[in-house]
Amino acid sequence: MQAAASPRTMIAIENLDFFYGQSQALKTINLDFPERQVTGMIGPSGCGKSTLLRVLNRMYDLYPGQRATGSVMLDGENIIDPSTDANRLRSRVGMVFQKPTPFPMSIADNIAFGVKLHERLSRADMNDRIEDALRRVALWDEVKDRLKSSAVALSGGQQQRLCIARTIATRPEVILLDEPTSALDPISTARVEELLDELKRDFTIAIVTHNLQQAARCADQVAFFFMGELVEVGSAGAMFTTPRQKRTQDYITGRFG
Ligand SMILES: Nc1ncnc2c1ncn2[C@@H]1O[C@H](COP(=O)(O)OP(=O)(O)OP(=O)(O)O)[C@@H](O)[C@H]1O
Repeated sequence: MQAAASPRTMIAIENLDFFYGQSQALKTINLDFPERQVTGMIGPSGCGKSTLLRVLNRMYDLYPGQRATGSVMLDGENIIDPSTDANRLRSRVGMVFQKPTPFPMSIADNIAFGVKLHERLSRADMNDRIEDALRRVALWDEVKDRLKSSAVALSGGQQQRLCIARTIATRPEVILLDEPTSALDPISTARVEELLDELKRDFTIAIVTHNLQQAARCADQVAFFFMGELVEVGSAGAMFTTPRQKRTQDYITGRFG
């Protein structure tokens, strides 16, 4: 029997440093994100997890004084190089935030909004795109009769699934999720976790979570950060049973964090 081929690297980070003004938040990070796998990023508060997500879609660009050095290669292009078009990058690397943030508009328009920024679709094609995105997050049956109603009237869990639908509707290659279930109840959390399993068939996923069980359940590989450094990266199974570093062991056994 042949061994399964290892997945292609979707994003390769090499020697990444990140600064907020004079303060260094990420130190010499080297990390690969395998294509169509879930990478879980864990570590105590302030260790740089969200900062790394903000590098991956160059969101820091919008804030003066914040800068990244090193390389973050996506399909042969260094995305932190100023010559890389940030708008195009953000259509390839979508982001879902901790708090559900639907736009104050209808459910359908929440999805159409981002699509219109990048593509011109006929009305029929746009309707298909909206339906497809809502089906993929298992929200279609719940909202199909009220697509023109305000998205802010949805429950928190539904809002977060809508935000994921909004992100996938623009057909990115990578989806970044920053603690996407921390504001959700256990049932909504379970639905989002199931969804990640579906979505990784088509997308490369990076998720920041404080919930170690969630990382163990959802992630293929887990990266442990501490004080701006990547301490250890490995398969979820190995990381939670046989961590190589003492700091990882201390963190996952609850000795700090
Ligand atoms: N806008 C900012 N200006 C200055 N320093 C910042 C800014 N945002 C974050 N930092 C600092 O960068 C470091 C990393 O923060 P970051 O938010 O990436 O950590 P985190 O691991 O995501 O934390 P948490 O789990 O609490 O969300 C921290 O020391 C933080 O204080």
